[in-house]
Amino acid sequence: MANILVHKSGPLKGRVKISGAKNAVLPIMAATLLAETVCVLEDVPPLKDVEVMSDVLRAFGAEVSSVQDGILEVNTPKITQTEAPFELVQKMRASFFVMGPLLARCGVARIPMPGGCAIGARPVDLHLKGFAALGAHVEQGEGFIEVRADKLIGNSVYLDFPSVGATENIMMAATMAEGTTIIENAAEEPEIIDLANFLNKMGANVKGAGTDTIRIQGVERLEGSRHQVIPDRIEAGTYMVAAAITNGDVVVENVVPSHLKPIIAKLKEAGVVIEEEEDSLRVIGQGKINSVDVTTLPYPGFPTDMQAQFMALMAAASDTSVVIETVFENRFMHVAELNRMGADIKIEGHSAVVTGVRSLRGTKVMATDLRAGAALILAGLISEGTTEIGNTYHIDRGYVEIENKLRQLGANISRAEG
Ligand SMILES: CC(=O)N[C@H]1[C@@H](OP(=O)(O)OP(=O)(O)OC[C@H]2O[C@@H](n3ccc(=O)[nH]c3=O)[C@H](O)[C@@H]2O)O[C@H](CO)[C@@H](O)[C@@H]1O
Ligand SMILES: C=C(OP(=O)(O)O)C(=O)O
Repeated sequence: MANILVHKSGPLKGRVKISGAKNAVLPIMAATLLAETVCVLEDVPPLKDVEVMSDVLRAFGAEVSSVQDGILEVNTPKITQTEAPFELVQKMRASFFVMGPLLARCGVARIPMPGGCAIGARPVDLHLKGFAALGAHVEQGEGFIEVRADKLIGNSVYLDFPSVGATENIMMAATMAEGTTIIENAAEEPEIIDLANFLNKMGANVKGAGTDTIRIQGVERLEGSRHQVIPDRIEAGTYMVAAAITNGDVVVENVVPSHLKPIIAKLKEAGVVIEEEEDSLRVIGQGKINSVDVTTLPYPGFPTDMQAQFMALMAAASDTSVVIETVFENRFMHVAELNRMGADIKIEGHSAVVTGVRSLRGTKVMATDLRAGAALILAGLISEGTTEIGNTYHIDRGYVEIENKLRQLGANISRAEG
């Protein structure tokens, strides 16, 4: 497995183009199973997770192209089986998104229990609560979950927590249910709106996505459709922090600035200058980073998927800040690695107290999850010497050509066999 080597780099400068959003394309790919005709997706990021989801869809009988120039085609005239292979589900939790579409189209789905991961246990009880409310019989066996229904009937579903995945899965299941489904305390993330837009183009009737109440009026059938995936707000935020932490001047292109409000707000509080254009952001470091507290929350709060990267920034800030993680119970695995690089971070329950240090030093570290890996790259950009990051497959799940994009901005980064 090739490790990523990051050497201390000067201020990053130039322009970087953001790819389509991983967290939008994965549920949208699952949703293609709802139609018997061809779906064409544009701006699909050529990521490992997209490859895995393509294999998952193929396992059910879909013909899936490879991603070329951002285009991915999926055609599923017939679902040939309704049981997901364990090897694939084990690789990627988002495979669980196929449960809603399979239930809607075939009335049955059997998926191996998606495991937890480094950031938390990540149960799926809310997804199942939604399927049950629509009339599905849910059986949890040893290591698998099976849902079955002769007919799905619209109902009200209140989510105890605005889970992104549960909102998406229930929304997809409800598209062809009889009558109206109302999801209350729904997640409001931009990726939910993107999925709803895609479903509506397929002929669904979904209203209210982006608010806490989503109404889905069931329809007879859905057709294949064409859709352009939204830009990845987390990839964008990561490059914004790269500009800020190196005291650089970077234009981050292909973004929806309104999706980045909490990230823009926190970076501005940290003293970074940000100039907003319609679909780009210029991020200009000011030499000093102010310490600012941050609490992760469901959208429109500060995204948990940016917590590790923001913590890397705070590790080099002027004073002390508190980073509170409220979405996942165990998303501080990067703290130990950042501390190995000379950071001063103490964990107290769900909070991390980050005291900025004058300098960090490169050493061997491990990416424990996708965003932890990104945080280590960011820290590596300002660390003395070389930072060697292992377990880089986590990073490749969610960042398109991260070394190339950073190198084009002037970063000194490469891959080497570890
Ligand atoms: C592929 C994808 O889109 N992944 C994103 C999605 O993950 P994902 O959809 O898994 O995240 P959720 O919003 O569902 O999870 C948030 C919290 O709810 C809990 N929970 C969730 C479902 C459930 O049935 N029961 C339950 O207790 C989880 O354990 C977690 O503590 O949203 C997260 C929160 O913004 C992001 O970090 C992930 O990058
Ligand atoms: C946690 C993440 O993704 P996933 O839900 O796919 O694990 C992420 O994108 O940071």
